[in-house]
Amino acid sequence: MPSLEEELFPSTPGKFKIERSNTMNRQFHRCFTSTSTMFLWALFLVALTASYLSFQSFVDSGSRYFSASWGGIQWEKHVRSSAQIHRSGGMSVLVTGAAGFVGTHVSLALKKRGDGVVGLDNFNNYYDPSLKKARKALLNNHGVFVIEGDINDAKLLAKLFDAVAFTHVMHLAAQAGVRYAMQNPHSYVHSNIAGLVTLLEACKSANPQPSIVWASSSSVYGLNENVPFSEADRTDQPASLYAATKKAGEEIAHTYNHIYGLSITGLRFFTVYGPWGRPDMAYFSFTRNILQGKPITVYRGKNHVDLARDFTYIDDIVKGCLGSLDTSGKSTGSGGKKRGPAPYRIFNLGNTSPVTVPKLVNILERHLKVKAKKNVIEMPGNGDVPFTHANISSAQKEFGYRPTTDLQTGLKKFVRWYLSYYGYNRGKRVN
Ligand SMILES: O=C(O)[C@H]1O[C@H](OP(=O)(O)OP(=O)(O)OC[C@H]2O[C@@H](n3ccc(=O)[nH]c3=O)[C@H](O)[C@@H]2O)[C@H](O)[C@@H](O)[C@H]1O
Repeated sequence: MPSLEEELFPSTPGKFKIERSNTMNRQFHRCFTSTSTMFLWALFLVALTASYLSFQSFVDSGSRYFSASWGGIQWEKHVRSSAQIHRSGGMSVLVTGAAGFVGTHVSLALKKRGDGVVGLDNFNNYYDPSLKKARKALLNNHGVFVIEGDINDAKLLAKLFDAVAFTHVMHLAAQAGVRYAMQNPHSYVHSNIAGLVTLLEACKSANPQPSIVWASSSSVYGLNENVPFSEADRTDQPASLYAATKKAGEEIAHTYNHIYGLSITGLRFFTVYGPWGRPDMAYFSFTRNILQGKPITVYRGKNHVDLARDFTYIDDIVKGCLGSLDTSGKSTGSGGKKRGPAPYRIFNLGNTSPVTVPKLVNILERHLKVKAKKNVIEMPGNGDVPFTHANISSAQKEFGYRPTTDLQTGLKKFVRWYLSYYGYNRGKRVN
């Protein structure tokens, strides 16, 4: 007698060969018994699979119930109230990356002028999440509700567009940082490419479709040598994976504009700095190290040439973001279909006056009244570019963008914030 396993899963076709015997009844009986056994086993397997699946969905919904920070009647109430517009002709904006540096400032500025704002942020630990929590608390105090969630969560995005007819999306959630891309390349693909596509999918399906303004980067100019960098210059020579994902984002955005009639504006930010900034950036980490008496590493280019950046103060960037939102024009699609051409724009948002990294250190030393311990080394091959310099005439023409804060003034404001937030001589928050 073959085992049940052998009957159900014959290892060789020969096992099922019909025996040529003259006892047909026995054959028929055996065949019948084996068919009914197979049937019973099949039934058993179906039941087992069904109960496994329902157990899984119970576990899923259970864990969502206990761990999800979104969903429910109260949550929807918060979302709607935060999205409410308090000025005539105002907008209702979903800000992704709202607990980030630029996201916090833009959300506050929108809220202050009477626009509705809902924030979304995944609070990842790329840098100290407690700083992001503190920014969230600040936003909360100003009536901006920040949801803890990821732009890769299509269900959450659908739910948000279900709850609110957002007129605009300010998309700032991203994996930032040029050099970190060598340590964790996939985080850039996850946020800057997969996350962007998930967000654009949600926007394309939303009814009405929002207009989108999003953060690209000066790094897309890569090895471009035309100075100052203009939007018409080539951007097909990225020097880092970060730059490559931002460039890919621009192409993806163009596709969604072309196929679905989404109004999309990409902003190429030039090394943004200021209060509530990002601890991974040079001006921030230099400040921390100088105050703690630790050395700082200053990179230098080939042939001892100093590196330079078109450092741009946060308040100027915020003005550029709001100007872009105000002039974005409408998306034309509905029901996931394009109904006509929609604007597709790209703007540089820089300061138009590059400053070298040693000069940045000088300014910090003066504001902090502490001499830096400098360790000057040749720039490693880590994705950095030697200099950046923005031509801003397009943004100036389109929405009157005109940066007004020089590095000296902006860093003074940053240092004042840093000392009040962390306290003197510390890297940790004291209050
Ligand atoms: O415009 C952008 O699109 C990008 O701007 C920012 O990148 P960067 O311009 O590289 O700024 P940042 O790291 O502050 O380094 C500044 C300078 O200090 C040099 N640098 C840096 C670190 C160090 O230890 N030593 C050093 O000399 C370094 O070589 C460089 O010359 C954002 O981080 C990025 O997310 C993106 O938004």
